Amino acid sequence: MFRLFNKTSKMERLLVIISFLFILLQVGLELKIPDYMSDITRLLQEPGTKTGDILTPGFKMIGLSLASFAASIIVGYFAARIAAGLTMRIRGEVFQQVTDYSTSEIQHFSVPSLVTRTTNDLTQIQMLIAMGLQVVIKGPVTAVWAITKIAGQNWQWTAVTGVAVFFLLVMLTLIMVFVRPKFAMVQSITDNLNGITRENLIGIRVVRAYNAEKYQDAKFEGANNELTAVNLFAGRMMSMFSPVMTLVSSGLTLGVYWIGTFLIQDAVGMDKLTVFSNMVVFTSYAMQVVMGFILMTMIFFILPRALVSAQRINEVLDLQPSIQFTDKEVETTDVKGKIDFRNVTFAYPDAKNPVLHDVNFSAIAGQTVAFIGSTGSGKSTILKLIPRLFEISKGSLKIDNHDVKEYPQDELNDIIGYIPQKPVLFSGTIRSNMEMGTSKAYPLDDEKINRALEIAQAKSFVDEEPEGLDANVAQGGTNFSGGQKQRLAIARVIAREPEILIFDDSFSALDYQTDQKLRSILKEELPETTKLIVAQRISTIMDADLIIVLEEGHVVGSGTHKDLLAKNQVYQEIAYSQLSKEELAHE
Ligand SMILES: Nc1ncnc2c1ncn2[C@@H]1O[C@H](COP(=O)(O)OP(=O)(O)OP(=O)(O)O)[C@@H](O)[C@H]1O
Repeated sequence: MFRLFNKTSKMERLLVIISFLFILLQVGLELKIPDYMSDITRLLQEPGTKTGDILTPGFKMIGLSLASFAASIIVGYFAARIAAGLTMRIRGEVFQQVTDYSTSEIQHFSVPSLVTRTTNDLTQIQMLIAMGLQVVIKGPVTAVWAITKIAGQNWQWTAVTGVAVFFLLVMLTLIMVFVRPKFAMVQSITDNLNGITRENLIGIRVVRAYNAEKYQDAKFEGANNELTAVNLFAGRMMSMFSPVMTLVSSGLTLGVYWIGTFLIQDAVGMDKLTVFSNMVVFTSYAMQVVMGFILMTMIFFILPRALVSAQRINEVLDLQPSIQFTDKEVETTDVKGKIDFRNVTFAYPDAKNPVLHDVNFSAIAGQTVAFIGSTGSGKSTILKLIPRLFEISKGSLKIDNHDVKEYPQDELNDIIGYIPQKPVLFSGTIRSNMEMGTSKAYPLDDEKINRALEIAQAKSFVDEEPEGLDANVAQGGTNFSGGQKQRLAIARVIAREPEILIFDDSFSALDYQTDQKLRSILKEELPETTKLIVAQRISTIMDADLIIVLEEGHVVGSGTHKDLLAKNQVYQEIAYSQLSKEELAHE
């Protein structure tokens, strides 16, 4: 928590000090009020006191109350400013950190948990500062200051106040013991709830199509009930809190007055009035002591959750991306678009066994290298290693004769154009999607964008949009078909003019004709660009310069379609399962 508070700016620290002074002022003013009450009771005892004499201390009491009210408004204003400013900064840092994460760190936390940490957890911190600054400082200051005011007074009254304070301390301890662990659970339950909600929303069509609403409802209900139970528990504790506090403060007043009756009875003559006056003033101060403890108790309702949230935010800020990039520019060579895999072995983080074993292959500029194999054989994994989405475990991976680790991130991303299995479009327009990011081809003009769209076979449907390039793209590109999304994603990468294009099953949603057209135009228009293609359809890869056949992470064959069809059993099985001998021979 303190680590997060360290992120406050100089201005915010100054505001904390000013707030502290205003809180002192507020408490001082509030504790001055009983003095005037004492004056009034003294004046009432003196014979010949007129109403006008009481008005002066009366107005002073009103003035003090108003001044204290103004001071509390100022503290509230500053607290809100500090809370909003600090959390804005931390939110930015968390977002930045998550942006730098590699896939394995995102997998480590899970997406819903990262969303909760950036939103809900930060709200807890914001609440703690906004409400807590008043409560944390004001509670102890009021309690201690009020105790010094009544110290040395009648011991019987002090003893009753001591009993009330003891009772409050017991309450504080009980809250710490019982409520804190429950609050610690809330955030992880919220993660779970977010995860289920997210999954349900993403898969809503599947849920409906399979009549699986009840199944999903049951999953949601479990998490929902768990959260409700914790909230109910906290609510019940809170509902007990207020009556218990009233009971303590009323009991204290009653105790002081009850003892007072005996003291007044025992006093003689004018002393009776003095004891009565002291009793009224003592009660006011004793109430302030109780109020101080009530404020301190309130913080224990906010603090446990905020502590857990702070820890969860720190976890995100502390976890350094497992893949670090150098800042040093790599020495440029004449070699462009060359890829070398030498004995590359790879295991996913936290996995026991490698999914790739001793993979060897090379590709040079302009070549098309294709990967084929059964599902789970490691085709996509090979492609993910090239832009360093994951780090190889053993062996060497070179691009243009330099190890991939020698490249700064921007440079590597300029060289490689990677199109993932699931195309990702962002909300905005077609143009904003095309123009996002930077590369050596930037800034992009309409001519460059249109050329990229044309190569990707996307120009025709973009032209059909009334707004053309300015047509709206919904979040996730949901207003485009699967094939259209794939083509827009391909166009976006082509516009960057990378040396190496990586297509991870990017033609799967295209019809046979578009697939063929796209591949032949890629060959014609981008003859210098190295193309790596993972595809399920043999027809998509059969004209590649080199085909790598994978089985359970091992390369079990490589060569051209003709070579493999003649010699490689795995390739033959895949090929014959999709096309007839005549079709294969014809192609
Ligand atoms: N992010 C991941 N974390 C852990 N294991 C993974 C991850 N992604 C893939 N795997 C595992 O790695 C193996 C290879 O997966 P990969 O996606 O490379 O296969 P693929 O040949 O591309 O399959 P497909 O054709 O079905 O896309 C699989 O056994 C899979 O379970």
